[in-house]
Amino acid sequence: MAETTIRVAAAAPYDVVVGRDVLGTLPDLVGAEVRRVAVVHAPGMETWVDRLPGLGDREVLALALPDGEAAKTADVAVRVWEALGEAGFTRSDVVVTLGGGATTDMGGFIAATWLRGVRVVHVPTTVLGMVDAAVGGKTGMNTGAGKNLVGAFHEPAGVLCDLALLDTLPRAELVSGMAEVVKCGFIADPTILDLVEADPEAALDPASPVLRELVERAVRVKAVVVSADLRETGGSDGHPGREALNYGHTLAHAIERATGYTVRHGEAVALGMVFVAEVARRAGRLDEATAARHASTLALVGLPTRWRGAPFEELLATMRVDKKSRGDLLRLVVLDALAAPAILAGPDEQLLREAYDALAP
Ligand SMILES: NC(=O)c1ccc[n+]([C@@H]2O[C@H](COP(=O)([O-])OP(=O)(O)OC[C@H]3O[C@@H](n4cnc5c(N)ncnc54)[C@H](O)[C@@H]3O)[C@@H](O)[C@H]2O)c1
Ligand SMILES: O=C(O)C(=O)C[C@@H](O)[C@H](O)[C@H](O)COP(=O)(O)O
Ligand SMILES: [Zn+2]
Repeated sequence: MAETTIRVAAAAPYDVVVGRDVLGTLPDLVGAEVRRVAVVHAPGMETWVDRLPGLGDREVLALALPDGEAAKTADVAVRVWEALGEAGFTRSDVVVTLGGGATTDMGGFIAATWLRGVRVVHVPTTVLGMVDAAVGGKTGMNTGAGKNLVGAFHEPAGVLCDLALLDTLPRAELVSGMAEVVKCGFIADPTILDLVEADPEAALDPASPVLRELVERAVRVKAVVVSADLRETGGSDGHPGREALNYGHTLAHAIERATGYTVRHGEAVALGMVFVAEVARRAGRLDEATAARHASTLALVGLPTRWRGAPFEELLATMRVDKKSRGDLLRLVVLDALAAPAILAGPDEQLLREAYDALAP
């Protein structure tokens, strides 16, 4: 099947290409005249770097990151900056990222900060990276205070989502990525929910046309939302703009921090969506059936929907330093209905506690 191209309307518009074996345009995206390329990649992908098309006649600097969230630290950033310095990496050179969302986040951050910004092309290798992390220009890393608290907006020159790269992805990672896909279903495209519910196994099969359609639909949701609000400055007509993509993330990031990042991002987002749907239901904003659909749909693909791994007070303290907060005002993305995201500012603390209690197994 031919590849699908989805445009993101950034200041310099770029394309997200989805399909099998779609890496052929990598040399064009890097630029024919570019002589030096740093491939920032997830560990164990050295042979994949060698097989990237069109880099053979260039100087390739392969930089392996630690795995998962261990890649997103200040120490790692310093190590990569030093390596670029030693290689004499200049503004006419290009970063290519190859890996999951942790790699595209950190590789993107390196590209955003080295020499105040060099060109970057993302080649995501997880579902989550393809539908979310590699698209939209958010880059960053974690600090002791929390998740993604340091970062920069830095749009890629292009994103190549080669579904063939998912053939080796462990099932738990396919499942985790499905959380961000389902998120797009709830905030914007309910057909995604229908597809997942109709055939959850196909949704997790990289060779299936269902997974391909889900990836394309989720990328379209993300492309439309970020194109309208690139820097998360706000939406219009009551739509929260880019903050809508943070649905479920306020509690998710607190869970990730509280567990030392042993809960996968997608798993935490699943729990965060179940929690915030219950918040909206208790606040009288979301109907019972749509709220209940969160846990039922997420469970169909094997995502967690019950959790009690940390005290509420600890999670609340972390939620308060979420990027959506304004001063002392905690702000959550909620749904008023399917595909109708909104902001709930200053939620009642007791209501949050009760919704968290309802998350317990
Ligand atoms: N910038 C954004 O807009 C944005 C959006 C969503 C998530 N994120 C970030 O993305 C990160 C999560 O990304 P993730 O779920 O891809 O996790 P990840 O990058 O940690 O990858 C998950 C695991 O899969 C392995 N892996 C990756 N590709 C593989 C492949 N093709 N075959 C076999 N193994 C493979 C990795 O080595 C890792 O162990 C989080 O840090 C999250 O905050 C960022
Ligand atoms: O792109 C966005 O905007 C998102 O919120 C997408 C999220 O899925 C993603 O996890 C993002 O990194 C969270 O952003 P943050 O600003 O809360 O760190
Ligand atoms: Zn996310």
